[in-house]
Amino acid sequence: MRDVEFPEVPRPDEQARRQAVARQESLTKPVGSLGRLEELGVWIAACQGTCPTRPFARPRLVVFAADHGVAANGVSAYPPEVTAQMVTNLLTGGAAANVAAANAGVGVRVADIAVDADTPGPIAGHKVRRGSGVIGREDALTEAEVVAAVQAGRTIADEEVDGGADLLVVGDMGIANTTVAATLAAALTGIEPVAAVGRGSGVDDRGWMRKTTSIRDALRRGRPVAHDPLNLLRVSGGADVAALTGFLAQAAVRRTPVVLDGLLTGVAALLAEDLAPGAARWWVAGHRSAEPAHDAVLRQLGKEPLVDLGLRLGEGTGALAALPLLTLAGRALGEMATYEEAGVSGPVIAPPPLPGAVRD
Ligand SMILES: O=C(O)c1ccc[n+]([C@@H]2O[C@H](COP(=O)([O-])O)[C@@H](O)[C@H]2O)c1
Ligand SMILES: Cc1cc2nc[nH]c2cc1C
Repeated sequence: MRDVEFPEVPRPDEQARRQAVARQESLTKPVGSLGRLEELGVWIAACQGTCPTRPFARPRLVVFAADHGVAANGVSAYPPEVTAQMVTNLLTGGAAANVAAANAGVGVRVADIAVDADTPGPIAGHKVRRGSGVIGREDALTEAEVVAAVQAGRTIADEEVDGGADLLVVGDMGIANTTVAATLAAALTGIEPVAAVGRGSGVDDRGWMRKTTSIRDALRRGRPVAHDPLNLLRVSGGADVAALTGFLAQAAVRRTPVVLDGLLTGVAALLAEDLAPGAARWWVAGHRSAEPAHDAVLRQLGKEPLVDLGLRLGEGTGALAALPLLTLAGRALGEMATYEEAGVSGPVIAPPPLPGAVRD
C-alpha cells in the first residue's frame, strides 16, 4: 500500500518555543508556578510559531462516524442503529459533544466514513463504505478501502486547515468501536485481551465475555501484521480509525495542533505516528478515558492527559472538556504582565530551570 505516504512532518517552531520558555520566566508569578499550564503555553507558542501566543481563532471538532461489523457479536450494550441516530443528534445539536463544543467555543463537523445507514449529503461526502468486516473471522476492509479512508481523513484535515482551523479536536461515534480499538491497542502495545477489554458504552458481564472473545479472535488475525499500520487497519481496524489516522498525520503535516480524545483517537494516533514520524509533537492528549486500554496507548504515545474525569463517551467530549485549560494556558502566556511591566520585584534567588515544553 505504497500510495499512502506522508511528507516529512515539520517540527513545531524552536525559536518560538525558546521565546515562550523565557517569557514564562518574565511573567508575574513564581517561576513554574502554573505547572503544566506553562508547558502547554510553550507548546502552543511552538505550534503557532509565535510568542506571545494568539487566541485560537477557529477551533474545530471533527467526529468520525462509522459502523463496525463486529457489533454482530453482541459486544455492545446498544444496537448498531444508534450510530446513525447519534449522527443525526450530533447534527441537530443534542449530543454531549455539541454542548461541550459550545462551552469551549468549538465548531462541530461530523464525517460519515462508514455508517451503515444513509446520512445527509454534506456529511456523507467522504463515505468509504458501509460498516466493516467481522474482525474475528474476516478482514475489516480491503486494501483499496484502507487507502481511501486514510485519504479521506487527509482530505478532511486539508479542508479544515484551508478553511482556517487553527486547532483541531478529534472525536468518534460508532457502536462497537471499543472492540476494534481495544484489539488495535492490544496489537500495538502488546497488552493482552483481558487487559485491553473495557465496558465501552456499558456492556454487561455476558457481553463483556463475548467482547473479550471477539478481541482475542481478532488479535489472532491482527498480531502478525501489528508492525505494519496499513495492514493492521485492513485486518483489524475500520474506516473511521483509518480516516482518523490520515487526519492526524495530515494535521501535523499542515502544522496544526490537535487535541486527542479517547481510545479510538489514541490508537489512530499511534498508527499516525508510525506513518508520519514526528506527528505526535503536534498533539496533546485531552483526557484519560475509563477504557483500560487507553492507559497503555497514552503511555506508548508518551502523553500525559490533561484531565482524568472518568469519561467514557467519545464524540470528542474528553478533548473538549480539556480545551478550556488549553485556552487558559495560551492566554496566560500571551496576556499576563511581565515583572517589568507591572513593577513587581523578581526572585532574589535564581529559580530552578523550567521543565521543557510539552514532550517532543
Ligand atoms: O473514547 C472512549 O474512550 C470511549 C469509551 C467508551 C465508549 N465510547 C463510545 O461508545 C461507543 C462505543 O462503545 P461500544 O460499547 O459500542 O463499543 C462509540 O460511539 C464510542 O465513541 C468511547
Ligand atoms: C447514546 C450513545 C451516545 C454515544 N456517543 C458516543 N457513543 C455513544 C453511544 C451511545 C449508546
